[in-house]
Amino acid sequence: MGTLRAPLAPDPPTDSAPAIRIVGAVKRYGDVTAVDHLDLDVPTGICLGLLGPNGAGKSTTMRLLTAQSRADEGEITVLGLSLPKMSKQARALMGVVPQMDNLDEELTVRENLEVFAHLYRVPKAERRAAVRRAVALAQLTDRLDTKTVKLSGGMRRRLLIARGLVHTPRLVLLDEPTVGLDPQVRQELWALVARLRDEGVTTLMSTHYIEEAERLADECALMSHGRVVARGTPEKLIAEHAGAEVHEHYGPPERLAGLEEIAHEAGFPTRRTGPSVSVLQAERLPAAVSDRLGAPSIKRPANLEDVFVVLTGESVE
Ligand SMILES: Nc1ncnc2c1ncn2[C@@H]1O[C@H](COP(=O)(O)OP(=O)(O)OP(=O)(O)O)[C@@H](O)[C@H]1O
Repeated sequence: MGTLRAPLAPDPPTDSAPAIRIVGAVKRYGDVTAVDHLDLDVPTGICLGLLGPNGAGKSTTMRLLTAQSRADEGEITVLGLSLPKMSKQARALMGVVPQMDNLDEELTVRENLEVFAHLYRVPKAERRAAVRRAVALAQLTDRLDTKTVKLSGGMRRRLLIARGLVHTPRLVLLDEPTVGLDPQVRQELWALVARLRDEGVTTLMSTHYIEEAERLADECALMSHGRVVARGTPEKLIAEHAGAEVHEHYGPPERLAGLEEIAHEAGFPTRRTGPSVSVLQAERLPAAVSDRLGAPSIKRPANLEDVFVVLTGESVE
């Protein structure tokens, strides 16, 4: 397996300096405020999951960090470099993996990586090794001379990630890395992102897949309407907002409305999904309330989706 730490990589920032610092960022598109006074710190060396439904402002946040977009207000610092003034220097130190596949189809895997190694100014003498390292990390070594057009969807996505890593960046931005991929390919990519984290690369990963965030992220920032509404390890967020256990009750709408009323009166948050009502923090239900609710159809552990719904009234996926 390749290592991401190149001999000539610049010194990492001191532990106290976050890899990303966003303070009060605002980005408007006409009447739409895509990012609304956003504050976000990403400490060095962690994988932070930016979790939210479509339209929450995740991609806009990514574009602000790559200086493809300019904030209307606020301050953004990446690896100690202030944007947009130092965006060129910052971009040279970060790896960006876009949501859209924009690989050059006519080029081989090796050529795609070489072009980017050149663009990222990897010294000529080191380019070969850089390509080998990135391709090994993405487990595409045996495809080095395959044309991109011949690769499967999962391989293309791995190549896209390898391309973002070819200059051994200290910070990687992954925008919805597995969107639209089938579950098996998603698993492969999760393994790749986990390897990145093991290498100590700081990763900011946007996603609207709960499982992706729960599996990969050391910490999650839950984003809604352009802001972070909660932040912490998945375990902490779940324990604080959704409790340990969820009781799901199925039934006709009138019965579900009655159950919601009982739960709310007793101070328990609920979540409605189609034909069911989920009562959160159910491990704390007093016997009297439990009796009134009746036996649940399903008891399950709480998850980040429950947290999101409780905090925003929206669903992530
Ligand atoms: N270039 C643009 N012009 C106009 N509106 C935009 C533009 N980019 C984003 N928006 C709007 O800003 C809001 C946030 O969009 P953004 O793409 O950042 O959300 P997201 O969380 O990344 O969702 P998705 O996963 O769908 O990309 C949305 O209402 C979107 O329609």
